[in-house]
Amino acid sequence: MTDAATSPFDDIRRLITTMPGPDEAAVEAVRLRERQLTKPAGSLGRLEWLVEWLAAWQGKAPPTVDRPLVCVFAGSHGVTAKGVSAYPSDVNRQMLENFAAGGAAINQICASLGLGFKVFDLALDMPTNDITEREAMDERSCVATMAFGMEAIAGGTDLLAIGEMGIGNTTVAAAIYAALYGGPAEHWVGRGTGVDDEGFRRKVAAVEAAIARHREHLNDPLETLSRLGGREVAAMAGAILAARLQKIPVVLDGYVATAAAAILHAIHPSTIDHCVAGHLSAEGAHQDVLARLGKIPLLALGMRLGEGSGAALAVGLIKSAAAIHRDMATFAQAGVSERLA
Ligand SMILES: Cc1cc2ncn([C@H]3O[C@H](COP(=O)(O)O)[C@@H](O)[C@H]3O)c2cc1C
Ligand SMILES: O=C(O)c1cccnc1
Repeated sequence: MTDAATSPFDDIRRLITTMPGPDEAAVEAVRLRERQLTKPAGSLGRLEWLVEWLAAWQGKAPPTVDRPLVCVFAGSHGVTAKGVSAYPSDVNRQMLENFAAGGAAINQICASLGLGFKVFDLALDMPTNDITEREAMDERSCVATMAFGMEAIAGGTDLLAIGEMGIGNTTVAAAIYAALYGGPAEHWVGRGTGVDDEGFRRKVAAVEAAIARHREHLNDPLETLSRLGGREVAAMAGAILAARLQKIPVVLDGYVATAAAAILHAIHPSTIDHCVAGHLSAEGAHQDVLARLGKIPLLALGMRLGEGSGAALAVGLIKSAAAIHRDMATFAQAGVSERLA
């Protein structure tokens, strides 16, 4: 047990109390311009809402998507010893090399949409402990990993997409959701990289064992994070918080990235108001999670890749929404007749 008065998580909790709210004046300025653009009012549907959201959290009008950045955090997981993935953990390191060589799906998405791309190795050669037996990491290393995630966006960006690489991490995400929301493990477990029925049963058993093992310590969301992991989830949570403080809106990727947001949401729902859900993962329980977070995904393409791929594709959409808003002509500029009444 950690003494609540001296918990390593205190700095994180303090930080959360200092987070800025939305910039209402920027939202008003966006609405004013929106009404003057050469299109029927409201005709761009959720794209119009997206521009308001960007302005609210960037604190400026018109908002920009000039330096979008995709950050992928990579971690390795002791729970893979329980046979929870269709692929070996070696894939983590190999995929980092593939990212560096430009051979992964996310490389091509970023190249085709003009997005910056950074990958962060979170001690890949040092897996977290098997969560069915021990805590994934201790609280100090959890906080240090969150701090690393905060630093990751120091280079600057105006729209951040977060994603991950970590064989076994759909099991970790399922365990986090089971801890936060309760209910049977089967509800939260999906096929991940494509496990067969036996693999699915091993995932369910691993989530059940992890919840049973840590049951006494799952009331506090940050303790849940350190108990269940993984490092990439902790780093993504840090990146989400740092983005808020630096007025950078965030696009969440799929089932695993959303677990980082769910931890923060459980501390206080407003913590993730600057985040949108990039897409709906094919991992079945993602829909339930997003509903609990009050997020409507921008895309639903049946994707279940990770690597920030769904978030990155959604950034393309948001980039278009910002360009439309900033660069369209007004009725007055184009000499187009306005609405009759
Ligand atoms: C080649 C390859 C590339 C990937 N890129 C992302 N993932 C995705 O799959 C993993 C999670 O699924 P599970 O829990 O079933 O292991 C994570 O690494 C995730 O990012 C990949 C997986 C593989 C095999
Ligand atoms: O939605 C995700 O994040 C996901 C799904 C399957 C495998 N890896 C990641």
